[in-house]
Amino acid sequence: MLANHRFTDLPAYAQLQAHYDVLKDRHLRDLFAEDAQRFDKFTRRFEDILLDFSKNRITDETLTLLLQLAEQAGLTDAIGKMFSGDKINRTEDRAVLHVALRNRSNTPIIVEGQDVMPEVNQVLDRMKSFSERVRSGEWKGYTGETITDIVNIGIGGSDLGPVMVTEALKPYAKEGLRVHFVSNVDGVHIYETLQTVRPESTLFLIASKTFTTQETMTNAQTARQWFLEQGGSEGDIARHFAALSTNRSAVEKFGIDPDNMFGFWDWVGGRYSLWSAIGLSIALYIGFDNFEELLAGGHAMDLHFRDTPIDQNLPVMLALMGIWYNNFFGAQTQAILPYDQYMHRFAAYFQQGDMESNGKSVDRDGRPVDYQTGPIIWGEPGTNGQHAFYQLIHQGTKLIPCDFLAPVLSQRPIGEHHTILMANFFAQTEALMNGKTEEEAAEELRKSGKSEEDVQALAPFKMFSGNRPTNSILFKQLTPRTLGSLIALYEHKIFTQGVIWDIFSFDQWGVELGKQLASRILPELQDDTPVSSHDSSTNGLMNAFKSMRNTTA
Ligand SMILES: O=P(O)(O)OC[C@H]1O[C@](O)(CO)[C@@H](O)[C@@H]1O
Repeated sequence: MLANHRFTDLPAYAQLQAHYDVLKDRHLRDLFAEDAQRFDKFTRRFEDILLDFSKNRITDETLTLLLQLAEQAGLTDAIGKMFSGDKINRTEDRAVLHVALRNRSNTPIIVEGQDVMPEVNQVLDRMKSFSERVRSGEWKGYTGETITDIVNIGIGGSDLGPVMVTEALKPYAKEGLRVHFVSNVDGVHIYETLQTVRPESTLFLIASKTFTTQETMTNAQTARQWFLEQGGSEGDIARHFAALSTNRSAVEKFGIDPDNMFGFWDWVGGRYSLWSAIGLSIALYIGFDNFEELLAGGHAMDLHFRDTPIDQNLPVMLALMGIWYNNFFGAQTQAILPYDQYMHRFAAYFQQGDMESNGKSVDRDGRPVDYQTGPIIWGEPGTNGQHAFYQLIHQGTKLIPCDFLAPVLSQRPIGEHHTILMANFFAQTEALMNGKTEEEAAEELRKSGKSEEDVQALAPFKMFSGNRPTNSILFKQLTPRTLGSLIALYEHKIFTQGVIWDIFSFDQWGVELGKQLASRILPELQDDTPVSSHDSSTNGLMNAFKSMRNTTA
């Protein structure tokens, strides 16, 4: 059991509060001017990944206090407990062992007296042989055609991870093999996908940890029906449907051959499951060797996180920077801005990873917290974001800590594209840090020939306050290994923050209420009887919906 604490009672919390009062008015420009060693001091490296957190509003003292905060919250002990299979997901009475899924060292990890590694390896072996058979063309569809299209049907953690990784690792994909993802229960999603595939050459992966999720089951049934209507028979389903799940009986009930079921375990959280059988679409798309590289990258980061002193530890540094802004500067959000188009779903992936994990408002004793927990995560790839929302980051009233991520080498080195992209990457963090004073803005206007009256009128609009914090994460290239490490880096950042905030990061009760109400409302929508069992707004909306659906558009 982890010893619980009140975050705001930790001795370092009060010290940080006092320190914040002093530091909050200091400008990053001055902090850089005062300390020539800042970059060296505030960068950490792991393999091909460099984390520069020097453009944060911190000093040596800030870091010392934040590290003390982590220690006082029992971080080292908590890390040990996660890795050793303790049931740290207490409200669901489960261990949290995504690290076991990528444990390439194969050291035993014991849950309830049993080493989980043999089972993990067995599923990986089955994924390997299945993906190799499909990719080589040995696995045939019902007319003898090879598989050209994989359709993964899943939602949340059974979708976002595979989507993000298959997009990020597109350069490693097998030519001629396409992968599609259907998640939304909106029929539009499956309709549009089915328009682009043929039953004879399509393999459906029904990805659901529970195999009860309404959206996924509805889409899976529609896919099954489509397959049968398009010429496939019941007997052909085994060649075209596989299940990725922990729920064997539900899979069998759906009619999927148990030989085509790839299992995992309740100690794998949905949003941490891309490393499990849920990653089958990834293995099919980029090949099992590359999938193993992804696991190896995750594992390498796990060992770094577990074994490196916390002051040298990349996930811990990211977590502490986040806590500094979230809990002392009052920042509400955290932007993730990859300067790599292949990473265009990275922020969306960590929206679930972070917000479903740390979007909590009671501590581990069930008491309401009186401090901020998980931030709102958002972001888009650079440079698109620059032309959309960076205005607010630069000149708006809100403090938005940003993570900038970029590869040194592009996967597609075309002309000057990557150099131009990187010029923007470096320019943005420098601009956010330095800003531009009103005098500098005025001087520029004078040089451009403006009258003194115009200079005075325009300068306030053209100045930038700066002092806006960023992390820069520079990595050599977006390989499967590096991507695995980057994902694990953020996973462990989330874990670290959860420990410090004394919340449970691995349950997600907050998604249940909406699900409950939706199943109560569904039968009420199935006929035209007026509804009166809800509040006046919900009744009014449902009745308007019922009456409008009966009138022609
Ligand atoms: O894999 P399943 O069981 O279909 O669940 C899908 C998703 O639903 C949630 O339980 C809630 O959104 C997520 O945690 C999970 O990733």
